[in-house]
Amino acid sequence: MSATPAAVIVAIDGPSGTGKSSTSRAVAAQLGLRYLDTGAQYRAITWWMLTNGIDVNDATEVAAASGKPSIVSGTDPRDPAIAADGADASGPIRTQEVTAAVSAVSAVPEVRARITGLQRAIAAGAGGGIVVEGRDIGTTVLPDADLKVFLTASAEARAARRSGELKAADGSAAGDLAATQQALAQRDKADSSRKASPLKKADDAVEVDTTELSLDQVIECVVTLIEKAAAEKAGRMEKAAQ
Ligand SMILES: Nc1ncnc2c1ncn2[C@@H]1O[C@H](COP(=O)(O)OP(=O)(O)O)[C@@H](O)[C@H]1O
Ligand SMILES: Nc1ccn([C@H]2C[C@H](O)[C@@H](COP(=O)(O)OP(=O)(O)O)O2)c(=O)n1
Repeated sequence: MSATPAAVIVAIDGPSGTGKSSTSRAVAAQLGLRYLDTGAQYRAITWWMLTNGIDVNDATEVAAASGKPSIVSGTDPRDPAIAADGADASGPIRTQEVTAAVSAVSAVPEVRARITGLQRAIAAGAGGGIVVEGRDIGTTVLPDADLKVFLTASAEARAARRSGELKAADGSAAGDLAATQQALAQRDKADSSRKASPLKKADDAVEVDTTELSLDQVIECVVTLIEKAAAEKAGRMEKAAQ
């Protein structure tokens, strides 16, 4: 295990299935950083709305309810927890029902403002550094992050990864490759075309195409980028202190 020489704020963005969660958790654990899965927060508020009778396709209703549930995220990369109104949401947020509704809920500006506030508070409170992964971290949530990474992969590779995961989870038709690829394309389109803080690479993000890379290779690449960013930050801080 190596240690980062300075506390760093790392933003990792990209579409579904590019490896954000697996990579972010692994590099945070390896480097002793905290970890925040912002997709889990949007999924948790979506789950709360679905279970509390909110019509998730009615933006006015969603906006009016956006401040109601407490959303609490753990930041341990080895055991990332998520709760909505005190209830453990880590299982239910991964259902197809939540996946199908989350883009509509997360497009509502009031929801984004609420969740963005939580994300900034968590990042500000993570004294030793944090890896935050999502869709708009480098562009909107933490535009001053010490390192921004944008992960990409071909539509086929992403669908194969997701479909393998779904098949492993329940062996159901949800693991069907063509259906998964279509669902991903729909969610990409919704997440990239929404008005409020769309999925977009920040101009100063390092793009890593993971299509032909193993997960271990992606982890190694991101660890190297973080160590470089941390060393540069330590150098800047040393200079400023002189
Ligand atoms: N480079 C890679 N090669 C092969 N499989 C990968 C790679 N990166 C991630 N995976 C697998 O793909 C699936 C989706 O990864 P995940 O980290 O959840 O992506 P994201 O958070 O971007 O949606 C997981 O099962 C993960 O183990
Ligand atoms: N920073 C973020 C993170 C996620 N979202 C929304 C859009 C995404 O489709 C959903 C779910 O994100 P999540 O990262 O859990 O999705 P995947 O696991 O990659 O499929 O949440 C967002 O709008 N902004």
